[in-house]
Amino acid sequence: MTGGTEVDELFDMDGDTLREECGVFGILGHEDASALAALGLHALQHRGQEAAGIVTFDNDQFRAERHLGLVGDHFSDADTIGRLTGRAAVGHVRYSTTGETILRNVQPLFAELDGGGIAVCHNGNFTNALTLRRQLIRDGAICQSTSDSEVVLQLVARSRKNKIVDRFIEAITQMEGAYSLVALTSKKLIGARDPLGIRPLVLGDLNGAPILASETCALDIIGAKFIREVENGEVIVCTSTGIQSFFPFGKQQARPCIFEYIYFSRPDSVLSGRSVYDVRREMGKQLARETSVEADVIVPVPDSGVPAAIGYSQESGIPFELGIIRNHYVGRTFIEPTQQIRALGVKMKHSANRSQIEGKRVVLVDDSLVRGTTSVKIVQMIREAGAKEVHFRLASPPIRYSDYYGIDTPVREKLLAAKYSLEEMCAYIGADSLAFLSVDGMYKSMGYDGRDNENPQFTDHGFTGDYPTPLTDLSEDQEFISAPRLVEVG
Ligand SMILES: O=P(O)(O)OC[C@H]1O[C@H](OP(=O)(O)OP(=O)(O)O)[C@H](O)[C@@H]1O
Ligand SMILES: NC(=O)CC[C@H](N)C(=O)O
Ligand SMILES: [Mg+2]
Repeated sequence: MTGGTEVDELFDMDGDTLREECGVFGILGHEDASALAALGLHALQHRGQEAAGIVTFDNDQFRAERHLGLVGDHFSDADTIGRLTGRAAVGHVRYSTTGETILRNVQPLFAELDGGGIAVCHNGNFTNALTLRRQLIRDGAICQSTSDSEVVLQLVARSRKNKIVDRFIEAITQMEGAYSLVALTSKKLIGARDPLGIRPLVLGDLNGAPILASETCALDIIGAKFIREVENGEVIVCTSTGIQSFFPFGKQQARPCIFEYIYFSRPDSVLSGRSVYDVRREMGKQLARETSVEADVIVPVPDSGVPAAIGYSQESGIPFELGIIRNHYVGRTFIEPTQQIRALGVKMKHSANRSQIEGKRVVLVDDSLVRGTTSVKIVQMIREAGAKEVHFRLASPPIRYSDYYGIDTPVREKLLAAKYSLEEMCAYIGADSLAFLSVDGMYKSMGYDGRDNENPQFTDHGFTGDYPTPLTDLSEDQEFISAPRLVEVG
């Protein structure tokens, strides 16, 4: 199933976008809860650069700080951390997939329920949120945000069940798509992963305090112990007396998102027992086996292309050199909200290291090619630095299909591989040759013989168009979401 412009835009209320993911973090029963949440979010910053927020509970009140911008800009000073009192905290770094980059969409989202408040953090994207939101609004719900994540809160609020966990479960069983959720009530820290486990979520422990986080790197930064992954379809409930698990969807085979390995997750994180770094390096080795070329130097496109370039160099025997220097004050460009900012970002981010390039046949290795913003600029830059030949190699297959699960890939026609053939793409980016890792090669790098087409081990919809959940909102008309909405101007 694929989406054209109109349906794609249903998920993209800002217009053009291709951004990343969000990061979630939660901790219960630690005196430094807010400081630890801030550190955890800092480690998860690569998953979302638009906004950050923390909500704590101090046995009396919930306390919230939510800001547009980076974690370091808003959660580094003792005053802020001091205001976020309490032994329980949840936090979020956002990269928007549904709903604009405005303060009222910044998470954790919060609702006052009859039994007390609940704060919710969401990584992923619901594929029926617009459909449900329309029904809710017609039933009288007053939505405070334009984010898909708010629908969960609205459904929890409407549930007639008595216990908060039952209300939460009733809410998520109505949702489709991808979600790793972390929620905080006055007594509980709740985590949930969608039935296929599309987005990651891990459980850790710091001196008896349970922690939920998107990636293991958020545990490492605070010296917490990794306990296990939250399973696909699992609802995990942490209280002061222990941890309980529920499987409201029954058990089924997981299909985590393969793009977490390729780009999203930090290389020092471990996902389903695999080091992200090792997988990326293996992908680079496999890429070298599949797409070898005579050259003098292998140059990575920093940051995410580095491990694959190391693998390519190790397998091909061609020396690895840092022929591109990365400016550390520019973040990830793929996840910036507009094309203009992305293009400027790429320009500011990378500079050619002429001494390693001049007169050489260069192989550039990057992890993925999406719109081509990075590759066009990099190829030109490497040529201007005097390269004799420029060969571009991608450690993942061509991305031909949009993502609706928390990676904000653009409408299909902005995906280079959706509109151009390999030769056309090569001409567009101005390289002497261009080649991608094969789909089976990607699975080989993960330790399989290839893709199991009957029962795919991962969701790889961006490469194959095989979407593992219903995409209900694609059948909605646009009238509803194009109705006038509040724009905050100050
Ligand atoms: O074809 P494009 O539209 O340019 O998108 C692909 C590029 O975007 C990502 O880099 P990004 O700068 O986001 O992050 P990184 O520093 O982790 O590589 C990715 O690693 C590619 O380099
Ligand atoms: N990237 C994400 O995981 C986004 C979470 C949520 N869909 C939002 O737009 O805020
Ligand atoms: Mg990159």
